[in-house]
Amino acid sequence: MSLLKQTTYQSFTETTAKELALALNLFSDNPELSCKEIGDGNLNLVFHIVDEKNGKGVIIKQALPYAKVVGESWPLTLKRAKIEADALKIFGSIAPNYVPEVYYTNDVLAVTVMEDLSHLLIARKGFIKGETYPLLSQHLGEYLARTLFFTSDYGLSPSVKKEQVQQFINPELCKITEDLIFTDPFYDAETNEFEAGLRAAVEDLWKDGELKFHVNVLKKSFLTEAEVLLHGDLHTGSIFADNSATKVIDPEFAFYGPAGFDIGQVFANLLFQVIVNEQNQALFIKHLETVWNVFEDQFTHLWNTENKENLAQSSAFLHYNLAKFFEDALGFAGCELIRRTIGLAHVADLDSIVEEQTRLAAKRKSLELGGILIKQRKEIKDLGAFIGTVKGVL
Ligand SMILES: Nc1ncnc2c1ncn2[C@@H]1O[C@H](COP(=O)(O)OP(=O)(O)O)[C@@H](O)[C@H]1O
Ligand SMILES: CSC[C@H]1O[C@H](OP(=O)(O)O)[C@H](O)[C@@H]1O
Repeated sequence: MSLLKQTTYQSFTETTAKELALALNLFSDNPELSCKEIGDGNLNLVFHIVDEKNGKGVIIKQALPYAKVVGESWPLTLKRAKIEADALKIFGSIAPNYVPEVYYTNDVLAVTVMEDLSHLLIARKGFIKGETYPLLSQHLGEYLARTLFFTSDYGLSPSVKKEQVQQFINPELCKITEDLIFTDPFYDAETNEFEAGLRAAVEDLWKDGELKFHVNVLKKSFLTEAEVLLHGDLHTGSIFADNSATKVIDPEFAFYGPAGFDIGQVFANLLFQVIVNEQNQALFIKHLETVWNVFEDQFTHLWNTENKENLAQSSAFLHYNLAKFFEDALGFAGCELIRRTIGLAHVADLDSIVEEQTRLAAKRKSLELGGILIKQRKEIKDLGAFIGTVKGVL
């Protein structure tokens, strides 16, 4: 039976992924297709299919019924493929410059076929090689402003927004974030992973009642505040870039949550480079500033020109919202800094540092800065205070 008509799930091999690409007629006549599984993320299969005649490629991403990084002992819903495909389509319609085109989706096979972005590089990998991507922060500021405004109650009508809230109910993927970002790193959980040289700093963190209070407040916001459609996992491993383009992939954690969460993930993942990349530190600090400045400018413009809610068109209410997003973003960034240092899913920015004392020093800074951002987010009122706080830890 044709794969397109399949009524039950089967996981793909390189051969069956190629068959699907052929059945979809995405290539010119008689293509000579090659296929390689290139997934390096924690969860899914990703097949890169290329017509060797002309170099044209497509990507077939398929969810497995479990988390790839752990194996079959961690079952995971296939519905995440539909969430990801639907989110790519919505974000693509709102911010087309920054999202790969989706060519085909199949909910039974848990498959999304999309634009091949292999001419770009995953930003985290590029940073580690010494790239700085001058336009990245301007693009991310615009992406954030557009996606967070146009999916809010002020960019959509509240009734359409409520339908989207329903469409993006994503309990299993949210549970991963609730556990891995907001819970496990803050006690002696089995999922945590950290090197022996960090134990004293980690035990201090576990004993810090004030920190845990604030993490509970942030977790409550993540659990309860359906402000906007979030990407939900907006780290630099989910961003392709070169010196002129930026594309955001992998929104399988999408759900309606607090706007500051996506902004905070971007802040934290740029902060890893601020911490580890002495040579380009000033450029990454500038990236942080630009993300926020562009986000604030463009969100303000959209608020003033595209607002569906007449009563909301007041500068005091706009500033109330921006101040809330900023404060939340600092707190969420702090949680991301900590979980990527001692939790289950690490980042290569820190782990690839070969020299042990340099690596431990960077990880201690990440933990310290994370704690400060979580506990002092209300006092860090603006960008200047944020950058001052960051510099105080370097
Ligand atoms: N559209 C794409 N074009 C080219 N490569 C891609 C594309 N999407 C994913 N990849 C490759 O597959 C890897 C894993 O993709 P990702 O969506 O992050 O998977 P996971 O959901 O498992 O984290 C990426 O790091 C990238 O190398
Ligand atoms: C077992 S999931 C851990 C971690 O992986 C996800 O990232 P990605 O899919 O981009 O590899 C997400 O950040 C989860 O917290």
